[in-house]
Amino acid sequence: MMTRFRTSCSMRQTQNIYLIGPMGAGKTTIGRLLAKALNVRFVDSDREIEQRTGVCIPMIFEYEGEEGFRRREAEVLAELCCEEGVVLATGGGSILLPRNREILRERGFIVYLKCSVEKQLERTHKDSNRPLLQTENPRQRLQELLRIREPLYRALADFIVDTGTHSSRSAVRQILKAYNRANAKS
Ligand SMILES: Nc1ncnc2c1ncn2[C@@H]1O[C@H](COP(=O)(O)OP(=O)(O)OP(=O)(O)O)[C@@H](O)[C@H]1O
Ligand SMILES: O=C(O)C1=C[C@@H](O)[C@@H](O)[C@H](O)C1
Ligand SMILES: [Mg+2]
Repeated sequence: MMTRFRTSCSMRQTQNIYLIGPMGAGKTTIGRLLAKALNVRFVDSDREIEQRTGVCIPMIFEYEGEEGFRRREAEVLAELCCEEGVVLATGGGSILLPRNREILRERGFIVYLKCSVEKQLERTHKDSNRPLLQTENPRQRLQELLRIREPLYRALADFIVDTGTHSSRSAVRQILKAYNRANAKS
């Protein structure tokens, strides 16, 4: 059965959970656990883009630039947000385009997975699959990205969890509580 709750401007589906947040915050890791706990499908927009194109994200950045990647990301997000009853891990920069923010806001319960730059560095330094971090100073890059994106993540979020201070399992428990509270109010 579809569960909804009314907001000041529109009807929202709370069946979907959308995870937003920066690289290494744990969207993929926590998303998988959440989907398992809820017995629903888990989708990851980064993986979906890779499957559809048949190439990895760094290669898309190399051939089409960040602009090309954002275009693909917007297309995939629009499609994935038509699905009902999913946990979706979004890409770290997916909240940059106003249209993406609108779609996310309309169609799901949004959780911002927050994390310090130190933790992000710890969790991402061995992985070369994040093109924006292939720079001489990844710390500075992460700080710059967070400065621009943090207000967007916050403004969009129905719920915020710090994954630097909570284990992934504890984060899942908190998200489930908040999600159930939101659904109970509807
Ligand atoms: N409390 C925690 N919550 C989530 N992940 C954690 C936690 N502690 C350590 N990790 C580890 O941090 C990494 C998080 O990376 P993950 O790929 O899930 O992040 P992401 O938000 O999906 O990043 P990206 O935007 O680059 O896809 C994983 O290796 C995970 O095991
Ligand atoms: O923060 C970002 O802009 C990105 C995060 C990843 O999830 C990927 O979507 C890609 O590497 C870009
Ligand atoms: Mg991920």
